[in-house]
Amino acid sequence: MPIPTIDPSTYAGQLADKVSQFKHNFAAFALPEPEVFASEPLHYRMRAEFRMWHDGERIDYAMFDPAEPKVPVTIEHFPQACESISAMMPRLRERLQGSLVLRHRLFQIEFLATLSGEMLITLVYHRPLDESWEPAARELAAELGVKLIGRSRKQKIVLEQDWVLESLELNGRQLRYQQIEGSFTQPNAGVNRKMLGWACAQAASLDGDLLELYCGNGNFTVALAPCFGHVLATEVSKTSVGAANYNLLANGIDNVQMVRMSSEEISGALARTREYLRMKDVDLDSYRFTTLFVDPPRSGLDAPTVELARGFDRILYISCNPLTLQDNVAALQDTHQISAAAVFDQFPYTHHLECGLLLTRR
Ligand SMILES: C[S@@+](CC[C@H](N)C(=O)[O-])C[C@H]1O[C@@H](n2cnc3c(N)ncnc32)[C@H](O)[C@@H]1O
Repeated sequence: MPIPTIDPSTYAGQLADKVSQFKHNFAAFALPEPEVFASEPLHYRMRAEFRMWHDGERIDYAMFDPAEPKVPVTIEHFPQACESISAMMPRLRERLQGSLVLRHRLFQIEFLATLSGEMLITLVYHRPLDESWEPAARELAAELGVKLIGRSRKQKIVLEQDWVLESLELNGRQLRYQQIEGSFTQPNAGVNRKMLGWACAQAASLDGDLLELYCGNGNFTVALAPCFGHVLATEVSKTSVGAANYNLLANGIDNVQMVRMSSEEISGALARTREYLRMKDVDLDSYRFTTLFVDPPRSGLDAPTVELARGFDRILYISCNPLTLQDNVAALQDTHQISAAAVFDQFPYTHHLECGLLLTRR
């Protein structure tokens, strides 16, 4: 995929093309008219990473076109990045340029920003970080008002903390989310808010208990929990489970049990074919599951998880890959139909499209 170029005048047209492709791909499944949630056409990404290109004394942000992987494309502006990252980029570059200890063998820079105004910057080096790095980095962090991490092979120096706190308004609630460096968070915060709103609107008329798979840091869990009696939420990444537990507490949610489990494991646990120590505090018989919420990686649901899904009256499915979603919907077609659909343009100017379906038992 070449480095995406941004021309906001083409935005509406490129989204219309993606929506029409989506409708075409799902036409065989009696797709209801999808709700379409556009992105901001500029400044929509809360995460960005760049290689640093050294030319003599000079350093520049750079990206590489996979078609020409050895030729750096130096970047002065990156209008995909949110306003705060865009504003920070030249300040940071100039500051690093002026400090040999901070720029020496600097390989990559990663930005993570929030709507709440926090920012975490990770500087990745191709050299061990010695004792001169930390004071210089502390001064930089204080000057720029950011959290800073230094990384090198087998080395991670966290100056303050390795996370930021997001805060966003949803249906009159102010939701708070810990987002940890290096673990999954939705890249387009504006569109993420629209996804949360759509998911809550679908769940408003549902009842019973919810099983959630692939919950990450509890992004949807925190938003959806008040719609259900009880929630069992699962996720495979230990770091994300830690963040999800933090976020349940931070948002005063007390009807969710979190378990670190892969989707493959939870299928076995619910079918009672396997027992897990991690489930020892979970009384599966106490749940009255009616709804399954899934937000899997690009590979979609594996076959055992599709079979698990078949047992639910309602499946609320957020997907970042319409192709694997299509396969999963086809596999469930004999038992479930699409009752509502939405597309969310998380990744403007690329062919990627996030989508949501509510599947209900026939
Ligand atoms: C697309 S992200 C969604 C996370 C979360 N729902 C959100 O909105 O931020 C997919 C999540 O699935 C997790 N994951 C990947 N493979 C998994 C598996 N086999 N079982 C359970 N979780 C998995 C990843 O760690 C990641 O947190």
